Amino acid sequence: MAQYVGAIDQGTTSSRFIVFNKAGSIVSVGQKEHEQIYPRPGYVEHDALEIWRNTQAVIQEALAQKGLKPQDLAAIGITNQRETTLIWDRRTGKPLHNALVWQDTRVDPIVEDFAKDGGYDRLRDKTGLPLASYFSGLKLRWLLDNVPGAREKAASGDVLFGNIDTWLVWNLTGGVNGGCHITDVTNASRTQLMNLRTLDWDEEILSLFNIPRACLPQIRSSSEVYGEATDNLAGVPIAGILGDQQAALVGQACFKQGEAKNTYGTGCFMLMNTGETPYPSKCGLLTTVGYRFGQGKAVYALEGSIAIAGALVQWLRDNLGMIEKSSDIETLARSVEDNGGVTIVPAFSGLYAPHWNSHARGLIGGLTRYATKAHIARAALEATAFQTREVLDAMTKDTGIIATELRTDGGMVVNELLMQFQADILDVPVVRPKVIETTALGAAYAAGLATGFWSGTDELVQNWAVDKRWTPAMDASRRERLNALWNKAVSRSLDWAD
Ligand SMILES: Nc1ncnc2c1ncn2[C@@H]1O[C@H](COP(=O)(O)OP(=O)(O)O)[C@@H](O)[C@H]1O
Ligand SMILES: O=P(O)(O)OC[C@H](O)CO
Repeated sequence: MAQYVGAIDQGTTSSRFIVFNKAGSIVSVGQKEHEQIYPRPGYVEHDALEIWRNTQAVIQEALAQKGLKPQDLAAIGITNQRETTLIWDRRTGKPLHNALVWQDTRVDPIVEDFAKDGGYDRLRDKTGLPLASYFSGLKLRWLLDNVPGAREKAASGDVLFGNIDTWLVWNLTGGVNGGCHITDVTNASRTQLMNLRTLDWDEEILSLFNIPRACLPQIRSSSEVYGEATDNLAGVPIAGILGDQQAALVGQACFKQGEAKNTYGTGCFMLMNTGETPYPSKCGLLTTVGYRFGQGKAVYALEGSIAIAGALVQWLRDNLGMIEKSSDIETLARSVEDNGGVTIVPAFSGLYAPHWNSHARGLIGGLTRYATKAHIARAALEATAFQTREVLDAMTKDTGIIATELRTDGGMVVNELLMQFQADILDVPVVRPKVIETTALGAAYAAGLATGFWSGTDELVQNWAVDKRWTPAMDASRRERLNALWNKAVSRSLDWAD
């Protein structure tokens, strides 16, 4: 009998394939970064064919590491950067344009146009989302309007739309030879085209945005057997799909109402399980689908999305050449006692939750002749912690639930300076689990639940274990002083661009 479950984790910066055992521990990992393409200010693109090639390569790498064969895998799950938007030709399998990455702001003018009639929240009740360049619907409209011939072919079903999950499943299940054109409810809930209550594409929104239904994938649950993989996973059931932030919610075993996690990757995303009805936000959070297992009811979540977290560390590395590797930031930041008065607001794609200000732009404030690159490194890490505090404050206001601890995961949580500062600035303990690859784990759980590899969520809760806990150690007056400075810097960054 197969002893493992595999998960493809296709993130903003890299693709991974991780093999897990029944205890939810990692058996082997393949990982490969892909190119970030920035053709103009505000534009962020990925080459979807490179992503597919990397996905095949990392599957091979992880299997080879332990001499595994496809038959050793009971199922595979897929989790992905959400919202990133792609169209391709059903007959050739070729993308018609680079994928528009979730951070891409080129549709801002279209957002403004739609907001003129009814405001930014006109689709909130149906979709849980404000009008913003972040989501897929208007990105898809841009592609259909700007790629010659795309709209006509989309209307006849010859051009297909997908987020990265859909693209990977289509390729994995045969591509031009009859690949499945599907997505799951969590990814669909990020398009701004799905109605949160019917869990189907919303005809009114499709007609408002002028999107032909024929190019959209079928919406399925997050945990069921969708088909069998071909290629280097031939015969393995594909049985789980979750957007990466929802996958982390599942990987952190947040199955009870009120349980929450915060994932620190390229961006930073806090999700709280809010149960079986959509929970509206008055404080700038998103209402989204958390997961839906098989024919069970959908479970919803409140989400605080932060566009730039680890991406700021990458920017210091790649654009300023301040560090060689992302992990060097901790040593540099630790070489000084504090931020030396420097504050960074990384509003590179505007500011998401709770501000939703697309005209905000990044700034570095508080500079004096005293400031060094070490102070900037420290301020860069602190920016993630301050943004998380804004989101947690919004969660508390919206739900009345006061957090007793924050479960963390993602690539940045190896940074212990950040973890301590996070606990200090929240005045809430921060907990890191043994497995921080919770995104991949969540997708593996979804696939393993569908195929009976795991018996149910109780078994998954048993798998969760603490690695380390940080308790708040900052005095209240210092915390409030630092927060006031952060709020001042944010107010200066808002409405910067025309
Ligand atoms: N030691 C570190 N300290 C701070 N940030 C880090 C560290 N190691 C990695 N990162 C950041 O974490 C991010 C990668 O995390 P990951 O969860 O793999 O992201 P994603 O899924 O968005 O591709 C990168 O933006 C990188 O700069
Ligand atoms: O790939 P990540 O981890 O940066 O996550 C991206 C999010 O899904 C965007 O909504």
